[in-house]
Amino acid sequence: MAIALATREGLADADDIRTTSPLAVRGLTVSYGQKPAIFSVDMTVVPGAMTAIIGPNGAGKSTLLKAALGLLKPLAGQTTIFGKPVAQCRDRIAYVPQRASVDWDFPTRVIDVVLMGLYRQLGLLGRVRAAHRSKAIACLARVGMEDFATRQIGQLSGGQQQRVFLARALAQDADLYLLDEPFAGVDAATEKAIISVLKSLRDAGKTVVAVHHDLSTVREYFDHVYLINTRLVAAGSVEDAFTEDNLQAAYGGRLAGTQMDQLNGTLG
Ligand SMILES: Nc1ncnc2c1ncn2[C@@H]1O[C@H](COP(=O)(O)OP(=O)(O)OP(=O)(O)O)[C@@H](O)[C@H]1O
Repeated sequence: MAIALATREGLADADDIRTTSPLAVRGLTVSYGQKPAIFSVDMTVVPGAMTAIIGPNGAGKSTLLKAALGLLKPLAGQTTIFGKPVAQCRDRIAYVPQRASVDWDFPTRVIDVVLMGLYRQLGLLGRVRAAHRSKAIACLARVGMEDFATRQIGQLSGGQQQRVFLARALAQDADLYLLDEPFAGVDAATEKAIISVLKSLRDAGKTVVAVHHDLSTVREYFDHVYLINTRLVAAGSVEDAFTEDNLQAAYGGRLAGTQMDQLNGTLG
C-alpha cells in the first residue's frame, strides 16, 4: 500500500521516501533488561526538514537515536541511512549527544574538540594543517565561540559547551544531524543561536532530527514531529500530528495543566 507523507514541498510517496530517507527505522525494539525501552518503532524521516522527537521522560527518545545510530544493539528491527546500512554512511551523520552524558573534565581545548569533527577528512594519522584549523575556527564562529578556541572545554558554561559540540557537528559536513536535547539547560541567547544554525542547515538541504522537550516551541522550530512513549504514538507534519489528543496519548497524565496552558495557541 502506498502511503502519502507530507514533505516540505508537498506530498511524496512513502515507498520512494523509504529508499532515500536520511533515516528510516523499521520495527525497532531495544531493551536494557526485561522491559523494552522502545518497542517496534517505525520512522521515516523526511529529507531537508527539521524533525522533533518528543515524549515524556523515559519514553525512549535517546534510546531511539542511539539505536538508530548503531550505538545500541536492537533486539529487533532495522535502520537505514539514505537507504544504506548505518556502517556505510557514518561520514554522512553528525551526532550531538545529550550534554549530561559527556565527561566534561577531559583536558581538551575547544579547538581540539571541533577538530575531532574533521577526523574522517584527516585520517587516523593525518596531520592537522592550517586549513583544518581555519575550518574549525569558522565552525566556532558560526556558533559565536571563536574567541574561546584555546579554552579548556571543562572551563566553559553548559550553554557554551553545547555550542562547541554543535561546532564539531558542523565541521563534519554531514547530511544528517542528530541532536539529543540541544536546548537543554541553555539560556535564551544560546537557544536562539542554536536554532538559527539548525534552520540554516535545513535551508541548505540538510536533515535535522532532534530530541526536544519544550512543547511550546515545537511549532516554531520544527516541520515534522514523532511522539513516542516506548511505542510510536503519532507522527507527521507538525500541523497534522502535534495535536492535543496526540499529546495526551503520549504524555497521559504527565501533561500538567501549566504545560497545557503554555501550549494554548500553539497546538494544531
Ligand atoms: N543504560 C541504561 N541501562 C538501563 N536502563 C536504561 C539505560 N538507559 C536508559 N534506560 C531506561 O530506558 C528507558 C528509556 O530511556 P531513554 O533515556 O531512552 O528515555 P528518554 O525519552 O530519552 O528520557 P529523558 O526525556 O528523561 O531524557 C528508561 O526507562 C530508562 O530508565
